[in-house]
Amino acid sequence: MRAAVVTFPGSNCDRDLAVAFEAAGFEVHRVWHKDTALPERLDVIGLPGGFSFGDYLRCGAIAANAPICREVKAFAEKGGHVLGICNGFQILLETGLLPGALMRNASLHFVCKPVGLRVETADSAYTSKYTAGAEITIPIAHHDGNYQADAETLARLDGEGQVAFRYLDNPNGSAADIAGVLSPNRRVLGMMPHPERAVDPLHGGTDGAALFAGLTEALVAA
Ligand SMILES: NC(=O)CC[C@H](N)C(=O)O
Repeated sequence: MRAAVVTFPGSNCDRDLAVAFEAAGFEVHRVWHKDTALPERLDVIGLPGGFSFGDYLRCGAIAANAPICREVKAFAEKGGHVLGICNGFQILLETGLLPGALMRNASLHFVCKPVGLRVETADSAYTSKYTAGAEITIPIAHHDGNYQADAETLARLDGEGQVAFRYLDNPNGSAADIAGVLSPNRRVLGMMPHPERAVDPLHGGTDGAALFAGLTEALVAA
């Protein structure tokens, strides 16, 4: 299994994401934002958390226009798996691969703490090792995690089972408590919480490990 992890200027979770992929059995290839080609035969691309380009303009807006993102978009449009975490989720929204926007937290404060999530669907490579309805704890760390979309989009996400995770106790004002969303083909996942920060007992919790394990299992079976 081959994973790429993209680094932008200001990424700070790229190594953590690479370590989580490796722990789940992936061979990880690090990719720089200026690269114009992806490694061959990739199974998944990870867009990590952080503060790409200092969060200028809007979080993720400059990164989404980096040369490598043309390739990430093409990979996703051909049916590839792409996982965007926190700033990576913000970048996915800015590329248009996922719908909606992430606005400033309702509190206007940076929020950094473990939060409770409900797994809303087990129907994706990322969530297949969880049971729908399971409650898990994963850390968040962001100032722009307030997910918003128009009513029609929210109804569609709900109706199509594209909401992957919901907050149990909404920390940022997100519409419908949404913490993570899937693309229509269920292969692109964007989420604000950081599963890569919950894969080792030393992290204080391991509830994120099943996400990476599920992905490995699904990709091996594919
Ligand atoms: N941890 C992160 O990826 C932070 C995301 C983003 N820059 C924010 O603060 O909202």
